[in-house]
Amino acid sequence: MIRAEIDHTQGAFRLEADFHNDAGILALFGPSGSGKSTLVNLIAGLARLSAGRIEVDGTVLVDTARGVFLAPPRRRVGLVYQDALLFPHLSVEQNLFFGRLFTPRAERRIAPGPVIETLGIGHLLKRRPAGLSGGERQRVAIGRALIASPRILLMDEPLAALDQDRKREILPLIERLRDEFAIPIVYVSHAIEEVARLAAKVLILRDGRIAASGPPEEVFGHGLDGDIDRFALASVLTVTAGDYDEAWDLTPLMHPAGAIRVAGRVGRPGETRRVVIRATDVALSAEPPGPSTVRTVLRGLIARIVPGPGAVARVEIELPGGGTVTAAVTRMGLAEIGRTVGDPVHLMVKTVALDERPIG
Ligand SMILES: Nc1ncnc2c1ncn2[C@@H]1O[C@H](COP(=O)(O)OP(=O)(O)OP(=O)(O)O)[C@@H](O)[C@H]1O
Repeated sequence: MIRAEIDHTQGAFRLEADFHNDAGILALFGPSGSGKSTLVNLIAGLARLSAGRIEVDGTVLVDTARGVFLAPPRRRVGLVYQDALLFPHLSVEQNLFFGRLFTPRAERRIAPGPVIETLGIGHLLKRRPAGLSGGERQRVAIGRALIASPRILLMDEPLAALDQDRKREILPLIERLRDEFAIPIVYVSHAIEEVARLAAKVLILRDGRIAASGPPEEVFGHGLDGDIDRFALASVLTVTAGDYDEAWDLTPLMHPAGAIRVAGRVGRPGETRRVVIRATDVALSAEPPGPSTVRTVLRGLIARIVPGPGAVARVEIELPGGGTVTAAVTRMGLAEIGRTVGDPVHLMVKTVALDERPIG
């Protein structure tokens, strides 16, 4: 679906990235200045690639060796930014159909009706952007991009300006667009929860290079060398939703290492989900904990310890049945439990810590 070989220089910054993604959403993740927006601009044709090649669904957008450079309108790339950037003088309906005017008739394969319905914006068609809420504006911006039937949809932090409730509302819509319209999507985000929920594949960019690539379960929380930084400080696990416990308002998410209890009703029983566990929300214990308020206790083996800098150590724990969880604990605490690489350990995760985050 997308295939790229990029060696790009702009000023003092160099972006070197070779990647491909065949199905599902490709997420670009990484610290500020790592090159995410530059990559989006190169795909859109808003920046001119210095050397390399980008191909989407069999169409070569740019190939410097062959002198190919499709102008941005001919790329038919849908762009959605943090700010909806709707035309204020046009109605929602006129905004929605704007991009479509530039799409050749034969290429208009996405019908507007189902997009409008999926995004729940049918009742807004006659309104002006100024009268819409942030979430509504963003849904219209996504609709406008899609109705133009792009070859690929580039979403650069599309939820960053929205509050938590709006994010929860729009995330499932993006999932539905991905599934129902089968359109390649490149999704830039700083939020691990969004990436865990949406992405088939993640590229973690650092200083213009791909530091890691793979499914969220593989790239987050482990395998990244260097100092502890917040980008490596969360883990993603694949779990199966259990039966909602109405009495306690908890749902167990089943993993071979144990049940992860989250507040509220999550998923349908048997459904595969992803859950994000922050390293700072994990405590370790040598023995199974006695009676305690902690509702999630998992078993695993210590695979790696990265001590410091300073008081904190990063401990990577491999779980039976697959998956790795990283814990950020004090070096003093780790000395106290007397466990090292290869030893079994118990992980305790507070349900309230998990509760505050969207579950993938
Ligand atoms: N037009 C330009 N000319 C020269 N350097 C640029 C230009 N645009 C961006 N840069 C530099 O390229 C690097 C990557 O920037 P980019 O915007 O791609 O990062 P990013 O990962 O998207 O960051 P953020 O998360 O803050 O949006 C930065 O060092 C930036 O200063």
